[in-house]
Formats: sequence, structure tokens, C-alpha cells
Amino acid sequence: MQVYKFGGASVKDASGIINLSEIVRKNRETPLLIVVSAMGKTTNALEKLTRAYVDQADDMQFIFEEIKQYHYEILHQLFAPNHAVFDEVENTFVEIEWTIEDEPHDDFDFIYDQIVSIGELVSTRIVNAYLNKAGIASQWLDVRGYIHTDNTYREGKVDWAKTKQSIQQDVPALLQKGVVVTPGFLGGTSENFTTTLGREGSDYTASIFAACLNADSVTIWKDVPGVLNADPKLFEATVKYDELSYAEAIEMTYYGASVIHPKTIKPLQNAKIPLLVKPFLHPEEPGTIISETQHIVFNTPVIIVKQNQVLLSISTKDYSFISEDHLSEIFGLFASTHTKVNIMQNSAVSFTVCFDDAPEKFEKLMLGLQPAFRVKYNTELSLITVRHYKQGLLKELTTGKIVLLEQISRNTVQMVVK
Ligand SMILES: Nc1ncnc2c1ncn2[C@@H]1O[C@H](COP(=O)(O)OP(=O)(O)O)[C@@H](O)[C@H]1O
Ligand SMILES: N[C@@H](CC(=O)OP(=O)(O)O)C(=O)O
Repeated sequence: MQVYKFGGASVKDASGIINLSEIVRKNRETPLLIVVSAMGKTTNALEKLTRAYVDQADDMQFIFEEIKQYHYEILHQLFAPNHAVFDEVENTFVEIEWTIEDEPHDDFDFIYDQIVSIGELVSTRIVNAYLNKAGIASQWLDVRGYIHTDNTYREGKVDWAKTKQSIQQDVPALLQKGVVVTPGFLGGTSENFTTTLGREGSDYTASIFAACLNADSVTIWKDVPGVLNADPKLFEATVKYDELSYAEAIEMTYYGASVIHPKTIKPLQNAKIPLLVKPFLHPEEPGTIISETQHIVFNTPVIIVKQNQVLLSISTKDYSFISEDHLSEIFGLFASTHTKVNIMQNSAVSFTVCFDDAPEKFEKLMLGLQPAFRVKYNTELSLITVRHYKQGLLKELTTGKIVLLEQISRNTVQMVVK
């Protein structure tokens, strides 16, 4: 069997959904499970709605209406007005209505998951209905009953044993009857609440199903020809890799190559399942294949840029050395605020650390650090990582920029620049 994953960009409008159905139609020789993300930028819009609800902002209803309108316009282009999918979508939106009618309570992350998950619940119902309308037998699977997580809302941790058991129990039989369509990005707790797996987590969903079902391959359909040596939105001349090893792909995603979610590779590597990254607009092209292969010579360096970074310098107040005890206290705060360290460096009296700017986490971090340490920080920075680097390229990348921190190893250079 195979797993396909279609991201937001591929289902952003009616023609995207028609294109998806054509890709599926041409590839139905083996059983197929399809993971779909929210349409276009719906998750961003639902995040805005969650914020507006928690703040009880005046524009809350307006934001919600815009989200509904966007989906209904697409529905009208794909279905006759009396089609049953209209009720299915309406009923899903009603779940948000019920949530936002009540006063918001304290647990922002819980509220976030209950509202933001609607994006995938709606998109998959639309895709499933369209496949059936196009003559491709398809069933909708509620992923929340199959990917079991703990209750770490916004970053659900998968209970692999339970997940494997549920998926293996039901999904193979469903796949015999036709295509199975399921939401990406979501899981469910033992109390039947919805969780999300972290932003852009639908790639990970595809990888979880593939590992549990021992799939022949996973294909993620993207708006790019495959994995490129850099983000084409930031660099003009990019080169596609025909082939990558799991090891290289896991490094690239760890450093921030957003084309694949960082958690995607491990389950596939463990089960030796190849991952294909292919262009949804040119499905006949080979894209990039990521597999066990070892012997790839990198003539083209990989460039990864993470924007919106903070560089925080933490020093003792009395010029005493930064000790292991200090580091343990500092790391404790990073762990408790769920702040992932992207790069770090220490000197005698200071410890410097770079991470993604997330205002709520940053505020909590500062509150924890300020009583014991002196802290200075810079924001709006970029973290540039170059793998398989060449000296000339590093110069080119930093021309006109101030390098605030640099780290070099045999294969990788990382620079925090302003
Ligand atoms: N190394 C890279 N190769 C290809 N695309 C990249 C790379 N790094 C970043 N990207 C970006 O990833 C985007 C595709 O990922 P994403 O927007 O998450 O797709 P989807 O919404 O379909 O999951 C591309 O449009 C591109 O801008
Ligand atoms: N819709 C979610 C999950 C996801 O993976 O989306 P996409 O496949 O469009 O990156 C998000 O935007 O975070």
C-alpha cells in the first residue's frame, strides 16, 4: 500500500482538489491512504480566530465568517447545492460555534487545538466527497480515533503502541474497499479531546500511518519540483536533489528546511520506507527520493534559512563563571517553556543561545531568567545553516550582513546574522 500526503498549497482551491483527484485516479493499482492538510492558509486563519476568541476581540465573528466563506466558495465550485457535503461541513463549523459561544477558559493550548483542528476536519470531508463524486470510491477516517496522543495540546506526543494497534486493526480492511482519506496534523487523547501534532505536522501523520501499515512508500505532493538545495522563495537559482539519504534529510529538516516536517523521517527510516517528494502540478516528474542510500556526493551545498530568530545572551550578575548548575537552571527554563534551542555557545561568564521568536514563550523565559541572570537579546535575526559548504558561498551569503555568532564543523556552518 501507499500513503499520499497533500498539503495546504495543493488543496487551496477547487482546481487543486480536482488535480488531487486526477493524481489519485492515475495511481490506484495499490491500496491508497491519503492524508490531507487544511486548505491554503486556513490554519493561520484559525490561529487568528483562536486568538480573537481568547481576547474576546470585536473581529472574532468576522474572522470566522471569512473562513466559512472561503470554504463555501470552493464547495459551490465543486458540488451542486443539495449535495450532502454542505451539511457535513456546516456541522463541523458548528463545533467552533459551540466553542466560541462560551467564555474562554485558561488553557490556551487546549482551546487552540479544538478550534484549529477544524481546518483538517473540513478539508478532508470536502476531498472525500469530491473523490466519490469523481467516481473514486473513498472513505473518510476520523484520525482522532487512530493516532492516540497524550494531552500535550499543540504538540501531542504519539502513543505508538496504541496507535499501531488501532491502525492495524481497522485500516487494512478499509483499504480493500477503496481510498481512505484522513486529516493530517491531528490526534486524539484518551478522553476523546482533539490534539494537534505541531505546526506543519501532516507530513508526520503520513509517516505514522505508513510505519504502522508497513507501506511501500510515502509521497508528499508539493508546490516545488522536489527537495531543492534552498527555499526557492528566498533564493533565485536552486537545484533539485534527485536522491537524498534519510540521514541528510533528517539533518536538513532539523536545521529548518520547512519542505518536510522534522518528525517525518525517523519512523520511515526505522521501517525502511522510501519518502518521495513530488510536484503536484507535474505528477509525472520523478521529484526527490529519500531512502537508505549512503553514497551521495554533494556538489551543491544545502542552504537553510530560519528567519525570526532571537539571540539571547545570559550572564551571571557577579562575573562568576557560568557553571553546570547555572546551565542546568537555564536548560530547565528552556524545557519548561517548550523553547527549542537552535544553536548555542558559551564563554567564561556568558551563555548565548538562539531560538525561534515566540512572544508568549519568550516572556515566560525572561521572567524565569531575570532574577538570577543578566540578559541581553537581539531579535529579527536569521539563522543560516549551510551543509557541504564552500568558502566562496559563505562570503556571498553574509555580504552586507553582520554575523553575530558563527559555528563551524566539518560538514556544517551555522551563522546568526542581522
Ligand atoms: N529545501 C527546500 N526545497 C524545497 N522547498 C523548500 C525548501 N525549503 C523550504 N521550502 C519551501 O517549502 C514549501 C513547501 O512546503 P509547505 O509550504 O509546507 O507545503 P505544504 O503546505 O504543501 O505542506 C515550498 O513552497 C518552499 O517554499
Ligand atoms: N494545517 C497544518 C498542518 C500542515 O501540515 O499543513 P501543511 O501540510 O499545509 O504544511 C499547518 O498549517 O500547520
